[in-house]
Amino acid sequence: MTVRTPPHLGDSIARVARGLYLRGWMEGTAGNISARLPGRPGHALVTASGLSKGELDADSAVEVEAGTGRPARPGGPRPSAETVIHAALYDGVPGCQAVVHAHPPYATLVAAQAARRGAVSVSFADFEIIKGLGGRDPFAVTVPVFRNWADVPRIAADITAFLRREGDDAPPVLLIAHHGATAWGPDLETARNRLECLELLCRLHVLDRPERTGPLGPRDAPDPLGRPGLLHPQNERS
Ligand SMILES: CSCCC(=O)C(=O)COP(=O)(O)O
Ligand SMILES: [Zn+2]
Repeated sequence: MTVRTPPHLGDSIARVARGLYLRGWMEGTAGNISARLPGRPGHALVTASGLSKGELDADSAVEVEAGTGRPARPGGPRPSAETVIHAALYDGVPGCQAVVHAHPPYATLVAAQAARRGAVSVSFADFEIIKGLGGRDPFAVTVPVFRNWADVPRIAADITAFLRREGDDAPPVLLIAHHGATAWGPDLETARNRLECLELLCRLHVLDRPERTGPLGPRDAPDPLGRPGLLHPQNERS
């Protein structure tokens, strides 16, 4: 029996991928997107591996078991090499319906810098865009940074352990050092928006850096009256 997947879901995935590709966040086949299949409990569509994410169409996604990432049917295109990360999120986050992974430049840079410092998370505070992540605290968020193991299932295992530890406190976004960022949510658009919010946060974080820690520039000079800075102390830790 031939099982037809709803064409609109493949279209939606292709549309979101094209938008992120055009922003330069899915260069050279980078990135992958998945969403649970309506009417097929426990199953999801995920982008096929190795394709240019700017040129996907409705048939460029592969049906997999959401909780394991195993292809639903033998043969056909290979699902994303990072499907197991999507599976960790479907399995570990109640209500997760869609996952978007890309290589946005600022998020990738901030994750790399954190890893070089030996940090396992980056904290952001005060920026209005934090509200866009939909987390518990609208003014502060700590985003985990995972090691970019060559063995992708090892990244997924680290994410699973983190989700078990943090439970409802886990934010709906994560960073992978020297690699990129992943966001998830109750639908594809929300996951995409959260990724955009994370990339803006990381961009602001990088732009803000000279004021926080750099040795150069007049704004780094101590206030002659000894007044404390305006920035949230959490920013100083990341
Ligand atoms: C050139 S990108 C390397 C693989 C990667 O990180 C990625 O996001 C895309 O992998 P996929 O198998 O989903 O095409
Ligand atoms: Zn990737």
